Amino acid sequence: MASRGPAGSHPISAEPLSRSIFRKFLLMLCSLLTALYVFYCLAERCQPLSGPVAGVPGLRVPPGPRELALWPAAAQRKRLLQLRQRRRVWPPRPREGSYEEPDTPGLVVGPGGSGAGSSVAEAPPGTLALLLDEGSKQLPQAIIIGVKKGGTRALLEFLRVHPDVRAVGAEPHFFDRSYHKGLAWYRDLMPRTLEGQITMEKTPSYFVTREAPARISAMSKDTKLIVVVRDPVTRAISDYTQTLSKRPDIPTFESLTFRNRSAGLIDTSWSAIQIGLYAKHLEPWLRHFPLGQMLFVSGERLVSDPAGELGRVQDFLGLKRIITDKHFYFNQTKGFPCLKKAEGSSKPHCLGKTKGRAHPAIAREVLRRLREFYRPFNLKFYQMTGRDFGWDG
Ligand SMILES: Nc1ncnc2c1ncn2[C@@H]1O[C@H](COP(=O)(O)OS(=O)(=O)O)[C@@H](OP(=O)(O)O)[C@H]1O
Repeated sequence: MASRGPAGSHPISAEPLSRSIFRKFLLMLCSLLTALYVFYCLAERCQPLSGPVAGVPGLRVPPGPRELALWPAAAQRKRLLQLRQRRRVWPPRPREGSYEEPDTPGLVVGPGGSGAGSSVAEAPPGTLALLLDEGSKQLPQAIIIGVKKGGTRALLEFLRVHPDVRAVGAEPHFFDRSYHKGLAWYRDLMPRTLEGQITMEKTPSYFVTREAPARISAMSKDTKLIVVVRDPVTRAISDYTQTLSKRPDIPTFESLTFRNRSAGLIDTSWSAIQIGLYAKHLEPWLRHFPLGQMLFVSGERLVSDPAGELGRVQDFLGLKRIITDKHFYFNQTKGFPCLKKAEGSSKPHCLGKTKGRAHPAIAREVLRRLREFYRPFNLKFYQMTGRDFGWDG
């Protein structure tokens, strides 16, 4: 009900009490919702600051230049390159490295999304300069050339945590299968790098490819070569397990191992056996590269002491020792070390299910015979490399 005021004036509001309380309640609710929204936005913008190379937990865009300004310089440069490359691609592409690891989570970046895309003008001068310099694609200065099933994926994934390492995720197979496509094609596969960053790739079949040493040397005599080696017997079983997972009808490991089982004659033409003759495969490499330009990583120690092996690799590559035991944790379910934060993510990351498969049980006598077969090759390999990998002790 409304009563009239003095002549010519508007009616005086005589709202019922309940309506005024309702309006106040609405006002409070709106304020509360606004506060919640502001709090939510702030929380999302703060999260990228939690780690240098890491992405954002639960957030679907990389951090912006303001956040990057607080990171160490090397991490900033790497992150900037990553986010610029991701923004260039729309619709989003899976994260590099997801080719073999389909369970690797990918970052999703929308066109003009928040983060860096929205605030180039706000960036501090140093960051702006970095944004203008987008880096360039370089031929790799270091390659993980082998060995198949040695632990090459683990090594590359771990190395990619380093802010000064940029690597192509998929195996390019340039020096064995695609050499005819030329170096320009190869270079184009590489991620962009800024000065001081190392470009890397891994293709484990290079180690056993006859032409690979001369071809890599023709690209650059200075290329650093990394070989992850693993007990050739376990490696052979791992190789067999991989084939078995794709073709379950293949003969048993035992029957493929022997040319004549009763005579104990090993079939060295079977690739699973052949690849483990490391001393033999190493010879042609040493005709093109000095030993000091090659690093042999123990596949076993990469599992038992990843930080220790990564320390050696970082030294070899002339990198600051940034990857340490703080980066790893042992995942009991997986049975392997995993990263606390993978490159481009703040989430723990284990390798996919194609890495660390359960091996079939192999007859004891077959294992004994294989160990006996490999022993002289292993000893020669220890001599050539100057490191006893402990497979025969
Ligand atoms: N951290 C971690 N997580 C999972 N797996 C690990 C890890 N470190 C080393 N390995 C071992 O890597 C083996 C696969 O080697 P590669 O990556 O060189 O295989 S491939 O040649 O690229 O197919 C793989 O072999 P299998 O165990 O036979 O699957 C693993 O034993």
